[in-house]
Amino acid sequence: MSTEESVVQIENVSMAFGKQVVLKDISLQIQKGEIFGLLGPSGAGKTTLVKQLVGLEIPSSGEVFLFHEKMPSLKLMKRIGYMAQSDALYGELTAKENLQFFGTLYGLKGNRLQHRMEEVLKIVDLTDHTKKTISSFSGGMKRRLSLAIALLHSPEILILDEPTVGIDPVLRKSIWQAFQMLREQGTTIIVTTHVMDEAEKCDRLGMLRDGVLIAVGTPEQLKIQTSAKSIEEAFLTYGGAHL
Ligand SMILES: Nc1ncnc2c1ncn2[C@@H]1O[C@H](COP(=O)(O)OP(=O)(O)OP(=O)(O)O)[C@@H](O)[C@H]1O
Repeated sequence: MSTEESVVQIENVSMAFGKQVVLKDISLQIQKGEIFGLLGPSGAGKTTLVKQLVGLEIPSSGEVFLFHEKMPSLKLMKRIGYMAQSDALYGELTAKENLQFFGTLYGLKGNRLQHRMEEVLKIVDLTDHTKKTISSFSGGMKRRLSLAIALLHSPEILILDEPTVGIDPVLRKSIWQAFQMLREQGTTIIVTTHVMDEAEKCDRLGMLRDGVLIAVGTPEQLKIQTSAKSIEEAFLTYGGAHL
């Protein structure tokens, strides 16, 4: 694969918390406009890896580059949309006020902010709930609003840590359709997941187990290489634990 189109480069990244090594010598390139899934059981290191992509954690060794710039880089923040595993929303504000607040942080204002708010609310199906305070939202609604905030400033790279946890299958399907549409527009999407049907929808997958990247490829390649019928079976064949 050409490195010209590569927008994420992870080079020999290792990470330890005290004596616990949670990422072991990970190297990976992610191309512009692909949906890249990070798949692995709980504790495999997915969140730690995506936090390094955003610049929230710094590797113990190795380097991470986004758009060929070493992370962490404040100036890249406007080009990145990040949705953390736990929602970072203001509970006493309404959904609309949360969007306005985060939109302003990203430099959006006036008609552009209004237009983007309407677009992202439609994607996550929250248009009718903008006046409610977050403290009255369900877990799934909070996830959806967090996703809307990550999308608000039309970032070139979207980094999503388990974006569809707590979201029902119908809405999950429509959110994945939105991801496909964004990808067609050139957005690169990196998503962590445990969900098999989501893994199948990714252009490529990286399988993580105990901090080791045990396999990388398209869902089809990973299944063919292991003669597996499913991604889960392929994961087990590569030496993964149960997802
Ligand atoms: N700040 C931290 N301090 C100490 N240990 C940490 C810290 N963050 C993560 N870990 C440890 O690193 C390991 C990997 O955690 P991580 O959250 O990256 O896994 P994950 O694959 O995202 O899991 P899950 O799917 O449950 O979110 C775990 O053993 C976790 O306890």
